[in-house]
Amino acid sequence: MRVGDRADCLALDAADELGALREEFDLPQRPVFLNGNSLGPPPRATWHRLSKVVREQWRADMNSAWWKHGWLDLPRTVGDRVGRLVGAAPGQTVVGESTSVNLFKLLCAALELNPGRRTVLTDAGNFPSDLYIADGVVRHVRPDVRVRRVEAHALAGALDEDTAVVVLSHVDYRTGELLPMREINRRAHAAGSLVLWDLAHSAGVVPVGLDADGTDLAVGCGYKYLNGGPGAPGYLYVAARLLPRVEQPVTGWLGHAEPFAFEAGYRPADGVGRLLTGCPPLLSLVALEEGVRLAGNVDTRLVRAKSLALTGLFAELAERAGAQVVSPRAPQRRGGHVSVRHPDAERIAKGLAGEGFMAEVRVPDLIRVGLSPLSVRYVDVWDAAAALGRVLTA
Ligand SMILES: Cc1ncc(COP(=O)(O)O)c(C=O)c1O
Ligand SMILES: Nc1c(O)cccc1C(=O)C[C@H](N)C(=O)O
Repeated sequence: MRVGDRADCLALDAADELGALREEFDLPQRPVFLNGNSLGPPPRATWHRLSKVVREQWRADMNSAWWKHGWLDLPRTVGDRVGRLVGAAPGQTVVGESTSVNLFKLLCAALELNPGRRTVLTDAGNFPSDLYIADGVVRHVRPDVRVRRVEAHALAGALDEDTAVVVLSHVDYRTGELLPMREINRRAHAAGSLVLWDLAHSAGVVPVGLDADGTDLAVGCGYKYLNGGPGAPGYLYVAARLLPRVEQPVTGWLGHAEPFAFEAGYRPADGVGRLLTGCPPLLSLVALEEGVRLAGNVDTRLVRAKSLALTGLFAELAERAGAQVVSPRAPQRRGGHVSVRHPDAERIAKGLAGEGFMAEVRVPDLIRVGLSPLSVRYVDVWDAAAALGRVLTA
């Protein structure tokens, strides 16, 4: 449907098969939050679940709640729930640390899985924490290894016989560009390299098929499109074919084969549990389970279709309003957010906030607009683009 006016957006909202999901979130009428790709909104179920866990489990059973209420299993059971969202069969995904720490673990693991190769290849424009983690692994763990940062378009040509692992974000945190996972996996494997994906901006909004695409390793955030709440633990994925050989450097007791045997020596747990370390942030893990439960109840094809409709509409309306859209217009190359470039991005974002639309600035000159399909309406997009037009001409 071509959108000609605000009434058309209201009609799209009225016909939106996902429209009712907005009520699953505790959202204010204003401001409209267009930064769900930093922190997703709170599902109403989360408050009730947390209240129940605190009162009926923690207060009632204290430490025995780890066993009595299955807390010890949650890193794996919530991991498998996340796995269903990213095309991972059970037993390959666990939840536990931040994305950055999970990236550290899996990058060290990847280097050990691909011995004799000494290069970590990554996008120079990758999320900075991913670049810092890679540099930290070299500086503190593997001084024999080097990190090679290349521009995204030069990555394929940079693959060589010394590439141990390629580290990439599936969706670019600045532009929203979506990379072809299956093709990149294929090319890297042909060169003898592993690939470690960062799904922070794709899981929950873009179709992800880790098993089907032949993915080796992946990490991702729980607090963006999975709506796990601030500080929600991240998740990591290790392909089943790699699990028997995978080892990670943060060998804590909950990754031990028998954590409560309190043995003097470490013995890794069988399977993906060996990627765990210590006690998970239990209350955040419970909150994440509610966010992932909600996301798991929605047809991912409908989520992707609405996401493309919202981002495509905003890009079109923003351009009509005179903005320079930097995100890919081709649907197959676009994730869940749209960025516009402006030399005075801070002023523009402040102006939008003053009109009740919370976007984000990513230096030096991007205003980033995250359009979460479960909570953002078409009319919000129309109103946000209209506000952008007013701010641009103010
Ligand atoms: C692409 C990407 N990777 C990693 C991170 C860092 O995640 P965490 O703060 O959980 O380490 C973020 C956002 O915070 C991100 O956008
Ligand atoms: N994790 C964040 C936080 O704790 C505070 C502010 C922003 C964030 C983010 O997630 C930033 C986000 N990863 C980005 O793509 O810029």
